[in-house]
Amino acid sequence: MQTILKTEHVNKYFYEPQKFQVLKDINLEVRQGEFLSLVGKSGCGKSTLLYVISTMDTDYEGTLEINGMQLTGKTQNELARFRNEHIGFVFQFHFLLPEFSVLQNVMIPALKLGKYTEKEIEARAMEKLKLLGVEEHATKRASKLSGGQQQRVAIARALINDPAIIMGDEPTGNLDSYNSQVVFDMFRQITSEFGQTIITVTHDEEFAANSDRVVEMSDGMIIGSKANLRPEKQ
Ligand SMILES: Nc1ncnc2c1ncn2[C@@H]1O[C@H](COP(=O)(O)OP(=O)(O)OP(=O)(O)O)[C@@H](O)[C@H]1O
Repeated sequence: MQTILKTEHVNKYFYEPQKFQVLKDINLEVRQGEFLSLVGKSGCGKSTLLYVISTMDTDYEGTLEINGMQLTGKTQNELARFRNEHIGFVFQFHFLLPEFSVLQNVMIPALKLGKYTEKEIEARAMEKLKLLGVEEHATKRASKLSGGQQQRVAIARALINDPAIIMGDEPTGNLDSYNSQVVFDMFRQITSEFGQTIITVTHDEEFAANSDRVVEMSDGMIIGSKANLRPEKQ
């Protein structure tokens, strides 16, 4: 499988309250279709790394390449457009706009992209909601849904532009075990069936143990990378 994301010698510093190095020589290579969990003790730098590789944080040394495109040094506008098209985000809290309908929430990243007509976007959004099993709630206000349903809507939104990579920051952190399993199963399907890549920061040990690869961080460094054995598909 081809490399979808690569960092070389990424270092990052924070300067408040005093200077310290939060990322230390991060060399990470992720293959297309991989389901990767980023783990490590609280404060070791996982979220900071996720923000760098998602292009949201540009204040680092070293290089970042996604989908063959060198992203270090691009302007904020170029990066915002790149992100919207190539990366989907799922956070611990769904960040849906509560007063907007479920359908509108899912449509937003595609409306911003400006690649499809509104009718096409609506059809795509309904397709994603169906995939997540929440299409019957399409016209409801997002705030009317349960936490688990809202997280599924957030995943539908992350998928709307068919991004190459879905990045998650504790996507099951706020969910019960049933809904965590739903999110996990969806990520598994996204990687196995659609060949998209998942990179997610997680404290959920079961979630990590069932993903394809666990990358462990400690004190700003990658200290381990372990492939999880999975039975071959029948
Ligand atoms: N904006 C900031 N300025 C200064 N220090 C920061 C900033 N953001 C994070 N830190 C510090 O950087 C370190 C790494 O934080 P980060 O959030 O990346 O860790 P993490 O591994 O994701 O932790 P958690 O699992 O608790 O989310 C921590 O010591 C944190 O306090």
